[in-house]
Amino acid sequence: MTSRWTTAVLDTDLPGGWAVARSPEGFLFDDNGALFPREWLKRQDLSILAEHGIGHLDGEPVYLLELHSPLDIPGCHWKGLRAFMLEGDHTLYKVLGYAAQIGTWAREHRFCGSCGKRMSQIPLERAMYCDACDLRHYPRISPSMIVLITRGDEVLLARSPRFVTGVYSTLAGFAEPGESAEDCLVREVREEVSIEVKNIQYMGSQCWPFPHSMMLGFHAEYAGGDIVPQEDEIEDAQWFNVHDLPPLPASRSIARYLIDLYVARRLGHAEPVLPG
Ligand SMILES: NC(=O)c1ccc[n+]([C@@H]2O[C@H](COP(=O)([O-])OP(=O)(O)OC[C@H]3O[C@@H](n4cnc5c(N)ncnc54)[C@H](O)[C@@H]3O)[C@@H](O)[C@H]2O)c1
Ligand SMILES: [Mg+2]
Ligand SMILES: [Zn+2]
Repeated sequence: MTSRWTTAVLDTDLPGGWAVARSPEGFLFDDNGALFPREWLKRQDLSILAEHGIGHLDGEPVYLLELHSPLDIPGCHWKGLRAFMLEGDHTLYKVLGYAAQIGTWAREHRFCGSCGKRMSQIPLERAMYCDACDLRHYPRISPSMIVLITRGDEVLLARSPRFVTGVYSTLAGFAEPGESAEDCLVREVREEVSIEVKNIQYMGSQCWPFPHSMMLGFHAEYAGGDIVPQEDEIEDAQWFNVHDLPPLPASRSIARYLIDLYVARRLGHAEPVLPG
């Protein structure tokens, strides 16, 4: 199966194509979705911070207009990426997720982190360049591990104070310098619930553009210790029986996939597909 969406670095001097507009309030959309004819969109009175050619959707070029601020356009509204993830068409979410990461990177890499001078984008490469330092700055990706810990028919789920009321999820955390994904997993599990794990198994990965995580998904078995939730980070953590689960995270998250997969295997049901 060929993908409808492929990323590319396109020349912004060429006319035509589709465009998405992103401001601190999210993406612009109307009844037809979030893709607008680019020439029409550029004729609106937008405060454009930067323009990027980001790829092809069904063979048509797609551009991102990264804006300083949102603008009122009749019939149009602004909506955050998370809402597109929860409700929208999956391909559109992939386009917007990529656009969001490119927009964030471009916004946060206008000046060199080493000497402070203004940088310029390298033509046809996704990199900002500092002439004075001869330094290239590429889009930032933050590796994060996520793990479902199990003990027979039980799964360990926790909730952070940031979660929607009632929802429990798998444990997750950002990798630190010097760590392998497995080191990170063991440290995060110790920090967040104070238990030990064994038989760590890699299950798959997912881009999580909030704002730039690369989720590395694992399954691990309980090896010892009693749950002690980390103060401030973990509001509650419990063992839940696969027959009696609490409200779970969104179905497009790898957290949900890891839980659904284990439950499906345990109960002999059809296995879910890893969401992209
Ligand atoms: N897709 C999914 O299913 C899913 C599920 C759970 C978490 N996540 C994502 O995983 C990531 C990590 O989870 P977490 O929030 O529990 O992390 P965490 O347990 O490491 O704790 C978050 C803390 O890490 C620090 N931090 C923030 N950004 C960082 C970075 N880039 N590198 C290192 N440290 C950083 C901050 O102090 C922040 O408060 C987040 O982006 C979260 O949204 C995704
Ligand atoms: Mg965490
Ligand atoms: Zn520099």
